[in-house]
Amino acid sequence: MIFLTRVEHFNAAHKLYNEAWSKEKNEEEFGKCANENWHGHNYDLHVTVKGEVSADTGFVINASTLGKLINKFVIEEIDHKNLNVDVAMMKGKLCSAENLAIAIWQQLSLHLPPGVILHSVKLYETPRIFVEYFGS
Ligand SMILES: Nc1nc2c(c(=O)[nH]1)N=C([C@H](O)[C@H](O)COP(=O)(O)OP(=O)(O)OP(=O)(O)O)CN2
Repeated sequence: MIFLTRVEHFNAAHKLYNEAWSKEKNEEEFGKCANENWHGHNYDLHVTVKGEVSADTGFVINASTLGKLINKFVIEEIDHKNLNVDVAMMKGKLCSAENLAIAIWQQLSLHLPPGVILHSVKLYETPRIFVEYFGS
């Protein structure tokens, strides 16, 4: 078993806002991240898969193929979008890094080829804040 990581990048706008709460409570919990006119991040996404090395290719999966899958099923859905408004996988969810990483996992795990297992989704919201999800 060996692990392969592909790093991708996207930009997105969001706000952290719980619609069940008052404006004041949102501002108290989320501070400037609750700004109703949104703010943006340059996200870095690290996707790690695992599997056996093919005797024919020396690969778990061609890293280029993995990049194309991440782009098709994740990046194209969220890059330069507003996570709260435009992105189906985030509909009805609080747009935290945690929930976005889980949504990316759920999206990507459906589209990996047989024998290629999703190990982790690590998402950097800022250079100082990142989350890592292992599927449970
Ligand atoms: N557990 C989480 N905490 C926070 C998240 C998150 O997704 N999960 N997100 C945010 C905001 O989106 C915020 O924009 C993060 O950026 P920033 O304001 O730069 O965060 P810092 O805490 O590093 O800001 P400082 O002003 O330097 O303290 C917040 N929290």
